[in-house]
Amino acid sequence: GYFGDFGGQFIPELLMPPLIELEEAMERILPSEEFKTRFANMLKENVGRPSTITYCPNMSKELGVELWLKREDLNHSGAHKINNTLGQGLLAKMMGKEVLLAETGAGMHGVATTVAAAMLGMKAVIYMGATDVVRQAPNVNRMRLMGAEIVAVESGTKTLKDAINEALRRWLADQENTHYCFGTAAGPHPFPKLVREFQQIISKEARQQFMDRNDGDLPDVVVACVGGGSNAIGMFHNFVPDESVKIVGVEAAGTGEPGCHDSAPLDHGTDGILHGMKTKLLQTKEGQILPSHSVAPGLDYPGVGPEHAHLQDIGRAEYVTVNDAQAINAFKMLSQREGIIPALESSHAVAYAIEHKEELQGKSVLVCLSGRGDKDLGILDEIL
Ligand SMILES: Cc1ncc(COP(=O)(O)O)c(/C=N/[C@H](C(=O)O)[C@@H](O)C(C)C)c1O
Repeated sequence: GYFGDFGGQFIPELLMPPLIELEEAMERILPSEEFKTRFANMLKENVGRPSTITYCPNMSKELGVELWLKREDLNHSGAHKINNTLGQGLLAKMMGKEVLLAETGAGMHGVATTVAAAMLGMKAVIYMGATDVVRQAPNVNRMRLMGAEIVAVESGTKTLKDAINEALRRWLADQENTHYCFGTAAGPHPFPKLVREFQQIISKEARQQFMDRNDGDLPDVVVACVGGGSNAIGMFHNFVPDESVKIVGVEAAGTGEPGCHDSAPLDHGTDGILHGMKTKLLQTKEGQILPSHSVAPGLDYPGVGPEHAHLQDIGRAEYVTVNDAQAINAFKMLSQREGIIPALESSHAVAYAIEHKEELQGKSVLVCLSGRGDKDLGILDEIL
């Protein structure tokens, strides 16, 4: 369960039984014809896959960069999260579970878990920091409408980190008929591997689609924003063997002021343990987790999936930061130039092509548009 020096299962002994059961079920169920057929059909019929790639003629002309987007925002429920929740939901159903438990910050993972539960005739229980319940009210309303039980978490900083801790406790209490549908490519083994398994469809499709549209050429650069790391690892995985393709992950620098709280553990974090994994973390030298910040709730996380720490360690992927203002600028530019409203999280990846345009002149840049921005329209009065 390691990616180089990172990963593992650093959790209380008590939590091992459900993880062992999950790993056994992965090995038994995922290769089965029944799972593969049902999953492929649901991705096609219920999610609307394959998601297309879109060339951006106006942004490309203005930047001098050939900008392409992988449209995970067009999936049913509005983000890449559904790839993972449908995969884990079907796996859990075939394990005989009845309840899907999830944590959420931006709410997109909570919505995607609720959608999967509804489609599969299961119950959804969503843990959400009390701060995020307010910040992402549209998603809370969607979850309630689709029948989810929402648990507002009042402990700690009342954001994602605390929701994960409370959800893990609940899983421990109800492990018999409950599956913890982890929302990102982090957490204890086997979650980083399981989430990558379901998200790598992003690059499996995008690689072929790009080559079909570019006389067999690969993109020069592939970019994705990094919160816990699931859309990014999905976007990177099938390009890792292609040495000509530069791989870039974009973390959130928050306000960008010196000493401010951000969400960039790969940029300046240190090795540590959080949520059952050894990875890069924003923490004090005593190991206290620092509060994170980003205008994008989905990137507001002080840790990162272990495979990203490994890809950085071996130099296969480069990780840069984009601050709130740069992300909001990209949010506005893509909306105005191409009529596509991106999620604030995905705006960080688009901002990379804008902020690094000098070094990208004439290059093809394929950006994972992880979600749509309907949930973020509340910030309009700040930016328009
Ligand atoms: C549209 C969109 N894009 C990117 C992200 C970052 O999550 P990763 O792809 O797992 O790094 C997110 C993360 N959203 C989670 C959520 O909706 O609950 C997030 O807040 C946590 C699960 C990490 C997102 O909603």
